[in-house]
Amino acid sequence: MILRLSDVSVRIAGSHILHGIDLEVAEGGVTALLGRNGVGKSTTLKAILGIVPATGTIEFDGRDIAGQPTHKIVRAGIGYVPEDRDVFAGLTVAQNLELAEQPGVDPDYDTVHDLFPELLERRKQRAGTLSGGQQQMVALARVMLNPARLLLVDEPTKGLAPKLVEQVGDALTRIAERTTVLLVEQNLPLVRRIARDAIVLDTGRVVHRSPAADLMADETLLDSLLGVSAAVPDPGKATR
Ligand SMILES: Nc1ncnc2c1ncn2[C@@H]1O[C@H](COP(=O)(O)OP(=O)(O)OP(=O)(O)O)[C@@H](O)[C@H]1O
Repeated sequence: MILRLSDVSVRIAGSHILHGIDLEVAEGGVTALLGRNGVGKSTTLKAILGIVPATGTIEFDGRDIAGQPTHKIVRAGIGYVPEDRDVFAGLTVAQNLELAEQPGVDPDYDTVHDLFPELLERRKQRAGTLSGGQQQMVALARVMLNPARLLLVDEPTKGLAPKLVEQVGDALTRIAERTTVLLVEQNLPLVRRIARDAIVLDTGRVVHRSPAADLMADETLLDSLLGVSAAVPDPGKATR
């Protein structure tokens, strides 16, 4: 296990948002963190990063990181792509990447250009003129510049057209060949395609864990956990 949360709770401004989360993320591949709106998915990622104060145990690579400052957690090898892809619109792609370079760390442009060849071609283009999908690639590329063993990625396909969702999904698949990914995602066909494991939250608690394919194939479970009325078709299987 690369990540293990035990009894993690978060209270913000008197609201109890996470109620003792227990979850594990196995090394490699994509683990999807699912749940209806407002159940605490983003807060779980922020608790792991130390952005919100949490109680309980958060083990990364066997070491308890709970209570450590965010910069130390990032240095320990956890990358974060927050929900709003806040690229610097007036700066070029290359400048956006340069800003992500960390002092004393050799930036891994080989990996970034291997994963995102289009960004190399567009390095002189202003980020604000890129499509939403391309901006998401910049956000992912920034985090891949620095060595990380675990990436926390929050709703990277939100608001993107289907073709761009597919491109971001392909990028995440390639990233997950090198780095473990914990992905908050609402797009279930994408989860079906790229995730190995699924964890479902409901009102600040883990209510389900299984291989992603098992959850996606179970219409009743999907309906009860996520309010989705139809099982997500497996694109790899021929339709009858
Ligand atoms: N800083 C905060 N102060 C007060 N309440 C907060 C704060 N951040 C989140 N919440 C509340 O905590 C709950 C969980 O929020 P969170 O963003 O983690 O949910 P989510 O599952 O990621 O939802 P979404 O899919 O809508 O992003 C929500 O009810 C939200 O309003």
